[in-house]
Amino acid sequence: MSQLIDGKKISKQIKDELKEEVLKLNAAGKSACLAVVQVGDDPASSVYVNNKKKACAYIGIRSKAYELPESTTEEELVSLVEELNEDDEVNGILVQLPLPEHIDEDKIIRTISPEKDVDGFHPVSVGRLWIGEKGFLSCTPAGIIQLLKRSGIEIEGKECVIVGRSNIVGKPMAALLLRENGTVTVTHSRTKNLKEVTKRADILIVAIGKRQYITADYVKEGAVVIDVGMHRDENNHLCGDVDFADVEPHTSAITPVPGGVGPMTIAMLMNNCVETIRTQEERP
Ligand SMILES: NC(=O)C1=CN([C@@H]2O[C@H](COP(=O)(O)OP(=O)(O)OC[C@H]3O[C@@H](n4cnc5c(N)ncnc54)[C@H](OP(=O)(O)O)[C@@H]3O)[C@@H](O)[C@H]2O)C=CC1
Ligand SMILES: Nc1nc(=O)c2c([nH]1)NC[C@@H]1CN(c3ccc(C(=O)N[C@@H](CCC(=O)O)C(=O)O)cc3)C=[N+]21
Repeated sequence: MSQLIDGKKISKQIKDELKEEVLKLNAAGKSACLAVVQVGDDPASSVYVNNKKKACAYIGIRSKAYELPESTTEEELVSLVEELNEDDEVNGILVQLPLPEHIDEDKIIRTISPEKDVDGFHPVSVGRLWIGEKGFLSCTPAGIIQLLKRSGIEIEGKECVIVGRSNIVGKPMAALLLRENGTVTVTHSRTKNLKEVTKRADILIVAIGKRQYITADYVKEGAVVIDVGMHRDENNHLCGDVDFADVEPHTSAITPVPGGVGPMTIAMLMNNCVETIRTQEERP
């Protein structure tokens, strides 16, 4: 029997722990506020942004939403982020991606103050992660580490194969698995004989962005499979990058979509928001 890794349950545990911690921090006069910026009205982004706002309300941190029109210029977005950097009421800044074509995402990410970079996307956060310095961790990979640890899955010494090398999932995932003493391989669209590589994995992390791409023939018997993908199928149901029905019988543990990695991303975002006040000076 394969173990179903319940991201919903584990994310709830983490949010409950954070909620208690926030109560104590509040009592010490510290409170957090997250600014969430969305440009345009992509429905998928709106769902995520809403989930983030709900999570903030649940654990007891304030959130400020900035909903800007699709026509917002790069200059306008840069000045809003600069304003939020200066705003003492705001502890964390999240600019929902993807941004419209006419805005340079890298430029926006670099504008966010590293001290408020709760997404962990700023080059300073990325650098800190790779050299093992304390800093904000990218939420999705950090959530996956929590899923593995809290499900009793050991990483040390394991063959970890990541499919995908994006800056927001694949690359930071590699850094975190390495930090946990996994043996890490990162694959991508130019990888030759992908199946041969993925079949070596004790832990297979899939972030390709292609619906149900990974079938049983990519997976070693008894592997742990983590599905980061997020798509809608022809019936408008959520599904991942992994063909769950085909792969699940061959795994020792697997994450579902929905209810796997997605909720963990939000829980770790909340953890990063709380982190902004953990070390804050007490207000008189
Ligand atoms: N649950 C969550 O919280 C989150 C979910 N997601 C979801 O995860 C998925 C991946 O997201 P993201 O990392 O942003 O995606 P990107 O599109 O940025 O990256 C996809 C990666 O997959 C690689 N790739 C594409 N096709 C193949 C292939 N046939 N074989 C091997 N590698 C391939 C690409 O390679 P190359 O670099 O060579 O082009 C690239 O590195 C999406 O479905 C997204 O919606 C994303 C973030 C958070
Ligand atoms: N600046 C920025 N930071 C992000 O962290 C970020 C982003 N931009 N852009 C898009 C991706 C995607 N992402 C998800 C978050 C939660 C779920 C999630 O909660 N999923 C639920 C289902 C949600 C639903 O019902 O649609 C689940 O898997 O169970 C999914 C995906 C964060 N991302």
